Amino acid sequence: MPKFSANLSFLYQDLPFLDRFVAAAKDGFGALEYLGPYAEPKEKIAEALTSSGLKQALFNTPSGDWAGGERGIACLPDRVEEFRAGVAQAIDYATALSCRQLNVISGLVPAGADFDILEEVLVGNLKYASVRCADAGIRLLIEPINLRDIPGFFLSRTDHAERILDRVGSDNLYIQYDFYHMQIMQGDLIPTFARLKDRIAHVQIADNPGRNEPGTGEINYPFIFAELDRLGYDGWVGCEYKPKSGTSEGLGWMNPYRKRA
Ligand SMILES: O=C(O)[C@@H](O)C(=O)CO
Ligand SMILES: [Mg+2]
Repeated sequence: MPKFSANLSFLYQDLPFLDRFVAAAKDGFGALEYLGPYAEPKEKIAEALTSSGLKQALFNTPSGDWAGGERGIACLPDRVEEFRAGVAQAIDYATALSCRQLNVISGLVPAGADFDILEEVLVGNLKYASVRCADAGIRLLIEPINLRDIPGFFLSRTDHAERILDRVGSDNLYIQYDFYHMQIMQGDLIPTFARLKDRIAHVQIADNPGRNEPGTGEINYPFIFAELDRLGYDGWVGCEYKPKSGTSEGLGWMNPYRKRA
């Protein structure tokens, strides 16, 4: 049976951030995730997490000026120091929240930049971060993201993610496989997942088009959930979608997967 994690950067947007924790627990999620916890002190987040009774599945390492349009800094040559300081901050938060996974957002390709140099920087940063995370008992992940939603994003395909993993050469670096992004970029969702399953530590879901709830578009999620079970995936399934009309109201798709008392 799939285990669902509520992505609080997408769900429960009508509630203040810390109130989303208990709302997710009431709706039957087992864990939560979000882009980053850094706007709040870690003690406050830990308290909200404890009150909710949920697990902290994952969050991203600091990803630059998100509101200003940045989408990660890990491939940017002039941001290496900032990236590495961010890894320390992320590990500090993750330790306080008993969170065992951190995701790295690669960044946008700056105009005129040399792609090989950016890849070199990303590989160096991931070598550094995967060791720091391993020391703290945390898995490090990278996520390919579709180029329609984020034009110019550095990492958009699984073959590129595989090459990065190979080049980093760490047994503590994994792929975050977001079915929505991969439907847009590649299709062939389950064969690709099956081939890469030992390198995938976290999956995320949303339907396409629209990035709304499962069942609102072209992706056959009942089939995908059955395949995740059949293939022995036992990680969290991150619900990273834009609810069409209210988070709780739109959770009907989850009913077949709720544990029966
Ligand atoms: O898919 C996404 O958008 C996220 O998983 C993320 O963390 C960065 O955009
Ligand atoms: Mg995602």
